[in-house]
Order: sequence, then structure tokens, then C-alpha cells
Amino acid sequence: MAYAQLFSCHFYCQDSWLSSPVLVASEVFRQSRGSSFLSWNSNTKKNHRRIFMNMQADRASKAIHASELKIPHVLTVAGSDSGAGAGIQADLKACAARRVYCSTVITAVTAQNTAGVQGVDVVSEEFVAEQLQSVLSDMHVDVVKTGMLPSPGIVKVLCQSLRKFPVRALVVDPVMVSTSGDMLASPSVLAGFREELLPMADILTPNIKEASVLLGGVPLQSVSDMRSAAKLIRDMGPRNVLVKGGDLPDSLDAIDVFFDGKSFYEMHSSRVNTRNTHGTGCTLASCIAAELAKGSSMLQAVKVAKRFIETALDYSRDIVIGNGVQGPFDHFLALKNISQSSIRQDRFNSNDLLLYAVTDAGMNRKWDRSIADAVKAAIEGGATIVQLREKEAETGDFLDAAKVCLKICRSYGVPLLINDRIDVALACDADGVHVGQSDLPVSVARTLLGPDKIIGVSCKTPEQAQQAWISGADYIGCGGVYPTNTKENNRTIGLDGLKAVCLASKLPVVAIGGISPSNARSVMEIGAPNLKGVAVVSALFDRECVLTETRNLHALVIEAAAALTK
Ligand SMILES: Nc1ncnc2c1ncn2[C@@H]1O[C@H](COP(=O)(O)OP(=O)(O)O)[C@@H](O)[C@H]1O
Ligand SMILES: Cc1ncc(COP(=O)(O)O)c(N)n1
Ligand SMILES: [Mg+2]
Repeated sequence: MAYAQLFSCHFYCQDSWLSSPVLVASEVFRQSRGSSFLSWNSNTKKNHRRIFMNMQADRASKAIHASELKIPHVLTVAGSDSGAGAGIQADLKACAARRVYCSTVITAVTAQNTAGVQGVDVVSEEFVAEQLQSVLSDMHVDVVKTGMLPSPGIVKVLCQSLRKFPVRALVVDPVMVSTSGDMLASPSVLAGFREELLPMADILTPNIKEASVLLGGVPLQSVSDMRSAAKLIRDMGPRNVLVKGGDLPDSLDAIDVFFDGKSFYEMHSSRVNTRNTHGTGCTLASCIAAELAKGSSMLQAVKVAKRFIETALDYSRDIVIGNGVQGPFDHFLALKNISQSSIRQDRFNSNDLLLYAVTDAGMNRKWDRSIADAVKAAIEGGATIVQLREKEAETGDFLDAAKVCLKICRSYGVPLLINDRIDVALACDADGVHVGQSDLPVSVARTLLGPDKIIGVSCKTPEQAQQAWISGADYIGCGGVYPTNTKENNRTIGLDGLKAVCLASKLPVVAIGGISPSNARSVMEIGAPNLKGVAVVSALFDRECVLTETRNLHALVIEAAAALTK
């Protein structure tokens, strides 16, 4: 089980020799040479040889394919935390965030929240053994990570299972007392730890309290104490030791000490000022396990895990879950903005296309107004969706403008889309993007942005409209309906072109190009039910008063839309 053996044993563990593409190729080569030697002058034998080689090649290609499809797999053996900050729930989230599959053997069920642990129900050792057997006899597990092991019997059955089903690495987080001070393991597990589990571990990750307990109660108060502890604990058998300093008093940085038997490494990260540190220990150990499962070296795995914790804590520093002293954090870096963006009930409501304001930096400069003032005035005048279009801006300036506009749009519950720049949309968490036919394809935008963001695409033809639907767009911007000077060399398709696109489209459509109060009614009246509104640049922004212009156009399109539904 020594971690140093990991790479040498990698090719023949559990999956038979076929799991290695290298071995498969060389084996096919060896066997085919052997068979050619036996049958060089016989036609029948030549045919047999060909069939045999084809079979081997087929087998080899299937094996290569299977090994490509193999997903790194961590099994966590730990307790459930009903508040989902620590334990099994943290392990699942950490592995998912690190893109590793995680199976679970539950050793205890805790009634737990941000105030502490209210109750513990220990699972019987027989049933822990049954879970271990179910997972390990069926699935290929790369790395086992342990957390709460509440009874000596559970430690024993775990060690038995690990001997029966050896894995590439074992990460032991010796959970004993929760940060809230509640006991999570009986002191009698210590003997089992020392005698059986620790000598099997590739890494042990005690916090300073746990390191102190393992050493019979000596207090740890400094980084130098952590170093001494790491050395003494390594003598108990684990190949590597990481003494975690999250709770080290008076330290500005969050410092962990790693010892591999030869060298010490001090892992520093900034100490994030937050109450949301519940589950950091479980997450750190799971991340280490996940990186090992992907094939990282131990030191690299620890570094990646430490950086992951720092990033997640920093992102989550202000989120509020629960009323207690220690909250959970967000492994997916996704929760912080939810309360704001949930102003919009649905991801995309096609009625939002009714009056679609597209900004233009040049026009704002000409009329000496800021982008913030322009967007605010358009929304107050009735714009139902805003697209930020900054063709000339530097990336940093574009992002700054997007952040300002997003704040305004969110405060009114109006979606903000970014023209073309998916990176900018991602960086500011805008509601979506609008792309042209020569920008990144819609399918790529969808992959990058995920299912929850709005994607619009410009289309001039029925074929493009069909493709937009297939690729996962939410709406189509169709034009130029009339000649316009906001876009060079833009072919005008007229009302007939607009109608053809609407008829061919399964998606809602917004018309664009030279639309103003003088022609908006004719556009809305083409008689296509999926034409949901008009998109406008100059008629709103190349005017002295954006508010007035938007109000007028809004009144007009509302009237036209109402007339159509009669
Ligand atoms: N406030 C913090 N800022 C940055 N890192 C932290 C913070 N608190 C804990 N950590 C890190 O989280 C990991 C878990 O540490 P610790 O809290 O000591 O363990 P446990 O959760 O097992 O008590 C360590 O890498 C530690 O340095
Ligand atoms: C089920 C379970 N496992 C582990 C911990 C330790 O986590 P922490 O040290 O962050 O309280 C916990 N509180 N609950
Ligand atoms: Mg902690």
C-alpha cells in the first residue's frame, strides 16, 4: 500500500492486465509475433493468424477505450452530517468539485447543524462491513478516505476490508472531536488506530487537537510544535503526515505542516476571515484523495487541496447558512449570487424580448453620458432586457462596465446579456450572452455557460434559425430588418426575411436593425406568433434623452403586442 508503490502496481491492480494500454499494445505485438513464427508458410494458418490478430486488436482497442473511460474513484468511509457541512456530505461535494466519483460507506448518522452536534447514532460494525463489501466487491476504487470512525469494531472491519480489497492509497483523517467540541469517536478507537489503521495509511491528516490526542495530550502551540508532532506521528506508521493548523492560535496565515519522512514542507495560505469553516478538514482530506485518484504525487495532491480550501473559503466568506457559530462553505463557488439572480424567477422568459436595449459606447460618448446612466434610463423607460455591446473596449474596462450594469439590471430584475464575450459574462456572472454567426458557436457557449444562462444568436436565414435551436440557443436576434449604420456591411433582410426566419424557428425571435418608433408597429404586425419584440440601439441611445425615447417606444410596442393578442 506504500504510496511509492502506487505507480508500479498501477497496471495490474484489480482490472487485470488489460487495464494498461501500454501492456495491451506490447502483448498484442508479442503474441502476433509468436503466431507469425508458427504459421509463416500456411495459407490456412495465415487466415487464422489474421483472424487472431483482428480479435487481439479489437480486444486491445476495447481495453484502451475502457481505460480511457475509467473514472477516478474515491470511497469515503465517514459519518453523515445532517447540516451537510462536514462528513460524508462534504466528501461528496469535494470529490464532485474535483471531478472524481465518490462512493460512500456511512459509519454514523449525526444530528448536526451550525451550532454543534445534537446526536450521534453509530452504525453497527456488521452493517459497515456490509457496505464496504458491496462497494469494494463491485466497483474499482482508487483511493479510500476515512473520516469519522466512531467505534473500535468499525476500525477493525475497515482494516479487514482493506486487506481483502487493496486500493492504491489510503487517506486517514483521524476525526475525533468536531470543531464545536463534540466527541465524534470513542477514545477506545485510539488503540485500533495505532495498531492497525495508521500503519496502512499513505497520509494521516490530524488537526492540532487530534495530533495532541495521538501524542497522549501534549499541547501544540506553534509551527515548531507542529513539526515535532508530525515527526512523532509518522513514527506510528503513516507514510506521510499533514498536521493542519486551521486552529493554531495567533497565526496570521493558515499553516499546515507536511512531513514525508525526509523533508518538512510548510504549506501557507492566507487565513480567510470567515465563520464558514465547518468541514474544512473533511474537504481537505477528500481533495487529497481525489487528486491521488487522478494520479498526482502526494505533495502535489496536498498543495492542490490546500489551494482549493483557500479559494472556497474566500469565495464563501460572507454566505449565511444557519444561525450557529460555524457555517458550511460552498464547494462549487456558485451560491453567493443566487439570492440576487433569483429575482428572475425563470431562467428565460421570452416576453423579456419585448423591448430589447442594445448599448453603444460611441453613442454614449457622443451624448456625454456614462454606461450606467444610459442603462438606468433605458430600464426606467421600459426596456425589458439589456445587452451590453462594447466592440472596442479593453477586456478589463468591458468587465468593469458589465459589473456596474449588472448591479443596475439586478436591482430592477431585468436580465443583462453580454455581446459576444463569454469570458466577460462568466467573470461577472451576467444572465447570458448574445453571439453572432462568426463568434464562438452556440454549442460551445452552452458548454461554457451551462444550462442556466441565456444564449441568443443572430440569424439571417431559416437554416441558421434551425441550427440555433439544435445548438441550444434560447432566442434568435433576426436582422437587419432595415438598413442601419451601427453595423458595417450588414445585409438587410427586410420584413420578408424576418418572416421567413420566424416561420422556420422553434425559438422566440426579436427583430433588430434600423428599428425606431416610425417602423416598430409594422415589424410587430408581420403576424408571426414567435416574434416577441424589437431590439434597438440608435433609436434609444443616439438621442438626447434615453428615458423619453424608451418610454415612447415602449408604449408603442406594448400597444402593438396587445393588438396582436386580441
Ligand atoms: N480560516 C481559514 N483560512 C484559510 N484556511 C483555513 C482556515 N481554517 C482552516 N483552514 C485550512 O483548512 C484545512 C483544515 O484545517 P483545520 O481546520 O485545522 O482542520 P479540521 O477541520 O480537521 O479541524 C487546513 O488546510 C487549514 O489550514
Ligand atoms: C460527521 C462528521 N464528520 C466529521 C466532522 C468534523 O468536521 P469539523 O472538524 O469541521 O467539525 C463532523 N463535524 N461531522
Ligand atoms: Mg476545521
